[in-house]
Amino acid sequence: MPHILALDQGTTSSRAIVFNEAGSIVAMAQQEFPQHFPKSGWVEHDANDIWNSQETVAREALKKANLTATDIAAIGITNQRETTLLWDRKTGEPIGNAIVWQDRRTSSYCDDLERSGGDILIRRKTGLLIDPYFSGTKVNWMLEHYDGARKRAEAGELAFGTVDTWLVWKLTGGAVHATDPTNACRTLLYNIHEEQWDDELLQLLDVPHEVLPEVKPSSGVFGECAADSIAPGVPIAGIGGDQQAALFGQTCYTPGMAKNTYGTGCFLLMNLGEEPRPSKHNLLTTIGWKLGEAPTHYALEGSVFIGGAAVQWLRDGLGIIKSAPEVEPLAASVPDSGGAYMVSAFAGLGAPHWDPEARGMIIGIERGTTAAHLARAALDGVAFRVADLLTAMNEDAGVPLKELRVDGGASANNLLMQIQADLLQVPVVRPECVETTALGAAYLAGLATGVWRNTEELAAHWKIDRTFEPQISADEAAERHRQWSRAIERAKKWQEL
Ligand SMILES: Nc1ncnc2c1ncn2[C@@H]1O[C@H](COP(=O)(O)OP(=O)(O)O)[C@@H](O)[C@H]1O
Ligand SMILES: O=P(O)(O)OC[C@H](O)CO
Repeated sequence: MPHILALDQGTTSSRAIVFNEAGSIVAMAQQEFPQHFPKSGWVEHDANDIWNSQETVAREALKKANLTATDIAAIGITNQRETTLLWDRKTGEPIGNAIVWQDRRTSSYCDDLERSGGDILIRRKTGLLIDPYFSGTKVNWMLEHYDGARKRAEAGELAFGTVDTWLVWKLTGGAVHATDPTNACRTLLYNIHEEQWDDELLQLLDVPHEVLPEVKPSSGVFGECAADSIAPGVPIAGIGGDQQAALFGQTCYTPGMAKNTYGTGCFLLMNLGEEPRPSKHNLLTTIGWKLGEAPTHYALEGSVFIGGAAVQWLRDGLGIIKSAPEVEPLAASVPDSGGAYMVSAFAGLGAPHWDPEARGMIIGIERGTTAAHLARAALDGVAFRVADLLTAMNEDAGVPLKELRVDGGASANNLLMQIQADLLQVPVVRPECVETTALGAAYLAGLATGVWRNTEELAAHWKIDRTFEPQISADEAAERHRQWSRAIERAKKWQEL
């Protein structure tokens, strides 16, 4: 029976999951790795931590599954997107820490780009907008600030990559420097209509062509793992940025279907089919997947930078819970947040506000406010941000969404899912397998290697665990939303002050 090894390299942890032919989990291993916050607004990862943790969990998962490389038909990779790495092509050594997607250091460069009119070009060609979130301004920063980097880059000595590219490089022993369109389209350098790196954008962001990886279909063979790697000779046959991979793993194959992933951040994606429609409400148009030579599928995306990370902050920053799951009983011990609102704009605000200068805020605290109210306000805050996205998405789509599929670590929280259904006023549906990000990567790899024939076969694997129906009236949801909108307005542009 063929198995697929999915490598899921997330923002806070690396995971490896072995799936069988039925799309069920056979074994799984996970390891957190250090986060670095060297300055206000800066977030970095050590590229070697990323690789070492990923390699360790891959070995562990294979061991738990009692399998060796010969039992693995293919490897699928899915990854935190936009996080930017530059390494030496000869030694394979990173030239500095990876700059993480949440990092805001390029805010003022983004302002310059905006002032010079770059926004229109970027929107038209990439489906994105100017924000420090995306890789392009981060590569530019590295080239400007790391000693001799620009010269070396122009001489072809350095390789740029998102995390998928780095993992492929390491797995293949430096033989393959490649990415897929779902990752390339998050760099500000890739034209989503022409489906290639774009000279005009490269010039705008001052990034030399020499550093770029080759872009290959999301489902297709990228290369084989090196002889001394964790899986000698096994093909790497699928790559998807984690949010698009989750859309694929949730089997949202029909235009109009949508999912929201509750991980470190929250990411709402809707399938757009083969048409890269622009958003009128500051959402992103992004590449959903490219299966071999078949036409590319696009998606509309809304991003909330802090999702489950708000719960991490309650744990690590405030110390009011010891583990993430503890937030649920604590928040459920009060009927509501007692008038407190938490805007967890710790890393600025993403869609549809796009305000890198917004910062976190708790408002409405009274003498009776307790840790339980704050826990409740944190969960409410996550659900409100997702509801903001869905409002924008419904307006873009012209047809309101009928149900929302959910996944990711924090989707295990039943209270959060109920709050979400109440605020959205549509059913929230959680599948049996919430590891849909890894599953999506496994599906991409398995389709390319004949484990599965087509997406119809994959859609038959998807099964409901629980549906959360709205339990409050539309009027009450609107009233809660009105208060929330007042709160979020106060958190905007704070850093500037
Ligand atoms: N029961 C829970 N309730 C709320 N948040 C949770 C719960 N379990 C995990 N989380 C949050 O979910 C996030 C981890 O989800 P995961 O999908 O592993 O994220 P990522 O892939 O971004 O690393 C963490 O931020 C954690 O705080
Ligand atoms: O690591 P996650 O799951 O929060 O995902 C991060 C996103 O890919 C950032 O765009």
